[in-house]
Amino acid sequence: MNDSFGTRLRARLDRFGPLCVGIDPSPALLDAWGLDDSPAGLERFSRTVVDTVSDVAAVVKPQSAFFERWGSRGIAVLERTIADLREAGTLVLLDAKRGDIDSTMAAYAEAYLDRGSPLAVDAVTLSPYLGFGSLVGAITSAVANDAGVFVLGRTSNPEAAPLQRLVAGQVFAGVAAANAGHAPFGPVGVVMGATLPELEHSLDDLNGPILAPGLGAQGASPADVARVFWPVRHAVVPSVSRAVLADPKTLRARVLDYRDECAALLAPGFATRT
Ligand SMILES: O=C(O)c1cc(=O)[nH]c(=O)n1[C@@H]1O[C@H](COP(=O)(O)O)[C@@H](O)[C@H]1O
Repeated sequence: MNDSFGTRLRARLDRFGPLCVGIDPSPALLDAWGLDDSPAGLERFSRTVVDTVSDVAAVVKPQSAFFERWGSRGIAVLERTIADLREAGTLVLLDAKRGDIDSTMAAYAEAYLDRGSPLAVDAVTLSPYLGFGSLVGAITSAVANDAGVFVLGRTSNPEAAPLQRLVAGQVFAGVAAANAGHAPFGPVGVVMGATLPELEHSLDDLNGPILAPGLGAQGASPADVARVFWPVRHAVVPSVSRAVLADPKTLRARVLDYRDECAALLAPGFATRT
């Protein structure tokens, strides 16, 4: 039997420290790297990130939108990027934020979670705004494929607060129920912005990982994450994209700096390595 997503994630966090690095090949970053805004530029960018960070980051998170911009040629680059990441042995979390009615969700689950799919990843981000129940089939599929999902809880963008405050409690209750009985983590994580000023809900019973994007470019620091997520620090995975991706020459050093700072604050037992 294969290890569950939760077991693999725990092992990567314990070995490499708590950090997720995004692959966000935006037009601005391609330009900053001196690359064309083209599928070839995307590929060069993505391959450089894979080669530079796979052996130091617990999780790598390609942002699907930047590949989708290029239609089938961009998706082909995403496929190869996922294959490269898997070959390098890192955990791949695809940021696609999918959510739909049950029959359509089944197709998304097949695309991203079914082991045989060309876009199969270790985990994918999902949106709960068609109801937590609409995600149940995808969660079942994740478990069957030893994969995971991360459901949006309270995202990092300030304009999300009025809407998400109304439903976040339902999302956390659904996630906790789906994760009950699993160890060390269940298959369902939540996304909580690193920029949040405070945790408005207790996440003590979640039994799942917490992805916290928003370090750097969106204004959050590792110290902010430690302060806000202190009660669940063992489960939090801060995520950073632009702040480390700004320059390929400093990419690895910036990842190591963020990783070691997050580890020192959130997982003091972690021995930093280079
Ligand atoms: O699901 C995500 O990863 C996500 C959730 C969230 O609440 N906020 C957020 O910024 N993200 C993603 O995380 C990345 C953040 O990028 P930086 O702001 O450059 O670090 C982008 O790819 C966002 O789409």
